[in-house]
Amino acid sequence: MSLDPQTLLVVSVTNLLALAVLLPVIMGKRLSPAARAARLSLIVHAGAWIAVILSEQVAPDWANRLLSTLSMAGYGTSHWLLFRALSEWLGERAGGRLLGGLAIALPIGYLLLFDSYSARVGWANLLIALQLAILCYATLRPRSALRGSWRFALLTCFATMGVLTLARGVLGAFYPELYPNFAAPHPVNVASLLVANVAMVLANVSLLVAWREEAELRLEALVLTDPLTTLLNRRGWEKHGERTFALARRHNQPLALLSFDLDHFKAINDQRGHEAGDAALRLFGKLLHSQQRQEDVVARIGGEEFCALLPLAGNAATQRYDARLRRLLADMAPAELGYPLDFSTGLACLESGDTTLEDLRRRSDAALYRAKAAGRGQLSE
Ligand SMILES: Nc1nc2c(ncn2[C@@H]2O[C@H](COP(=O)(O)OP(=O)(O)OP(=O)(O)O)[C@@H](O)[C@H]2O)c(=O)[nH]1
Repeated sequence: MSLDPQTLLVVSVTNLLALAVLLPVIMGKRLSPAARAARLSLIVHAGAWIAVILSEQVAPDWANRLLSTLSMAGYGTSHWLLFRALSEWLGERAGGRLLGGLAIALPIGYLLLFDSYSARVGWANLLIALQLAILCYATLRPRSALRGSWRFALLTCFATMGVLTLARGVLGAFYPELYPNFAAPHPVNVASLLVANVAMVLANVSLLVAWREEAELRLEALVLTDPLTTLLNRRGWEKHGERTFALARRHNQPLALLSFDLDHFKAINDQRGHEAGDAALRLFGKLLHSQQRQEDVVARIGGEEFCALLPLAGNAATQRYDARLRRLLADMAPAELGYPLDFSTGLACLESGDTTLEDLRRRSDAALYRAKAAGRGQLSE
């Protein structure tokens, strides 16, 4: 069996074109920015390969220069788009500016060095290999919420392609007689084209899996979120609250639970309508959001009942937190709703007898009941 580069090249481009045409159809129009960037990267990559093949076929020198420079711009841009997709999926990544700079320098340097085959091939492959190295690092660090094994498949693609691209650059720069053109039958070139084929399929499968994982996470967030206030709902409260509770108990750390209930809320609904009731709930939710620290668990448990679980907060700090909320609501409600709004609070701090979050909640609910009985608009312990 012999593998000739020309055939491998045609197979690669056919595969890439099929994916570039099929993926937009399969993925549809409503895409996240990450999925859109990944898909565009594939299309630009396909364009770059076509430009390379055409550049080998055209006779005029200017057309050859133009097409091969365009293909370099395409490779650089498609890697930059992949980086954008990874940054969206995995969070802020290092090296974006450098990778973008390489995407710009790649075609410019290639055009300037065009008259020297060794220089332009060395330059282009070195810069592409650098881009792939940055992409390798971006799939791994820092860790992120998306934890799928697709990242390791992608890393394998970037790493193998990076090494082979570098090897091709060394051949072109220092041994041009062994690698006189893109379809040269040198083993490194044959291996590069073969791996490019596999990597292309593997990378695209990985990106599709990333897209699915993103959708799963979004769905999970929706299931745990109250749509009116965008705070956690009861399910979210149980999931995050129980974890925070277990952590505080294990490390014997302070933990405070505040149960809030808007006062005379039924009267707002009855006298001003359900829409006005919703606006009041939204305002209180906004207020809780504005005071939330990263480690706090804040939720709308149901109707006009809210809970805030504050790790490392002692009794005095929690009372100050409640007073601050009360002051802010007193200022904001007349301005934003057109009438005053108040709430009652029950406070319970973690004690050794609390073995579950529900134990703590029962005590804060009892305290809330006392606050209501004592005339509302106040905090009880
Ligand atoms: N607008 C609106 N109203 C809701 C929502 N969920 C529950 N409610 C209403 O909230 C009201 C709660 O009434 P009550 O439990 O009597 O409480 P309250 O009037 O605040 O009385 P106190 O708590 O004793 O001050 C009911 O009328 C519910 O219909 C919601 O999502 N939107």
